[in-house]
Amino acid sequence: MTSPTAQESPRLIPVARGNLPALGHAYHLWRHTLEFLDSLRAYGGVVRINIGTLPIYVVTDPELTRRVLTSESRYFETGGRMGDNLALIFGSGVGTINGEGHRRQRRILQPLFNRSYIAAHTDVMRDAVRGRVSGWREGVPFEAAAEMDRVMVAAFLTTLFGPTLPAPREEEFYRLLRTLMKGVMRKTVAPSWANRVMVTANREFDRALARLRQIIGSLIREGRENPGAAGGVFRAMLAARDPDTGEGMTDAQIADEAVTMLGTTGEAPGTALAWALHEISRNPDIQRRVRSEVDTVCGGRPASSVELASLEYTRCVLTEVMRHHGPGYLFTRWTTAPVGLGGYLIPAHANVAYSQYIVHHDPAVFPDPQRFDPDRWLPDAPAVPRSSYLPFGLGSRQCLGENFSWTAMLLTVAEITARWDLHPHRSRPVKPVASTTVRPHHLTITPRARTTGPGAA
Ligand code: HEM
Repeated sequence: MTSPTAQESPRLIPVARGNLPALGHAYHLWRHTLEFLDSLRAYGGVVRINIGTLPIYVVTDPELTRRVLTSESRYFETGGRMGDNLALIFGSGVGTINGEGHRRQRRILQPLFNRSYIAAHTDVMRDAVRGRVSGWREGVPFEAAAEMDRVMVAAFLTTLFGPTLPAPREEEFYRLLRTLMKGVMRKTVAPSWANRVMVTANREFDRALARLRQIIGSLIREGRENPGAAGGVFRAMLAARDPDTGEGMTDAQIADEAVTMLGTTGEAPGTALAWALHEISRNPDIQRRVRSEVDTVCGGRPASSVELASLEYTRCVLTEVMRHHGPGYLFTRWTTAPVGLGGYLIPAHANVAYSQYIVHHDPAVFPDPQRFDPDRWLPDAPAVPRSSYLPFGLGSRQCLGENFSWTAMLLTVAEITARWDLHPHRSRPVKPVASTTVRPHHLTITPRARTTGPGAA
């Protein structure tokens, strides 16, 4: 099967400058991630980089990215070295399988993450968020990325397993996910020789993964033996059926899906929220507008899904966070055939990558792309083409956790700004550092209790 456009006479795919012996472009990608990604747009719609000796074709043009993810997605599956390595970690979860198996898992899982299903979990999620945020102490700074990871993991565990997970187990989940998140990019993308020398880190990673699977295995057994004991989305997963065939998921399948979901929750939503706190704390006008909207809409009451839907400006702030600081920056595909794309011919069985960062900082779509400006998203601002905004991907592999993430992020910002004024703690400049996501390094925030407003102490 060759793509129809593969017949066109192809242009030569350029190779990015800075290809180092043995490392390829890996050094630039890890050490200067965002600058390096930004530089790739200058080569045209597709550019080749090398990770070690592995070639990766990076699609830089928003329209070509849309084609890879939607209209031509049948030529771009998950797989290749990165996809196969992910499958070794996450098993046959929805994020690592293709074809009918993937469509089946989406049919089963998507209804459990749709807007109304997630809205029904807003109250338990809010209580989990409030439990952590109300424990902050006046004037005591916190490391934002780590704290927001904890808040988001607590919110997701409550959504997934219900509100009765014991505190030590929640703590253990958090620690295991941190170990996994630290290693996942290395295990999937770094050259294999680099992985072989990291013996201790690999051992810790493998132990954390085995323990996570052990806990999930026991939760599945308990849920099967006593269906009333399981809560949240997990109970629905145990009972879910493929609407086309009426078949449910096996225990092994549920375990792989749970590991996949916990893995994706371990860092991305917390990273996004940490960037949100960064922008809110250092932009007094944005903080004032968010706070004033939260006060007006929520009036000191706990926010429900109805109030969240009215937080228009706060949503613009988070939408801009997901554009400018979107945690995902490079996702890969594997070509099933030679594919013509924008006049280039990409060979069969090649690694292809797309990048939210590149699309979201394209000056042709977002004027002055490095400026953080929530007003870009106000209802009367010029419309952005749907395919140029893709923090959660596009097409058949679009993120399953998108509704959860928006709800949890809005809730958290509403809970925080109702009680606390946020101040940047300027000990060192905040630096974006790429690992599994692009994280804010050295981001410390000082909370001060609000003395006025409906949520003030
Ligand atoms: C701010 C938070 C998040 C961001 C930015 C994010 C981003 C993404 C992106 C970009 C993709 C598509 C990857 C691709 O094209 O290969 C994706 C897929 C996925 N995400 Fe998320 N995600 C977030 C949170 C979550 C959460 C909380 C869950 C938990 C359910 C989740 C579960 C998944 C799954 C299962 C997939 C694979 C879908 C498939 O292949 O069919 N994500 N995510």
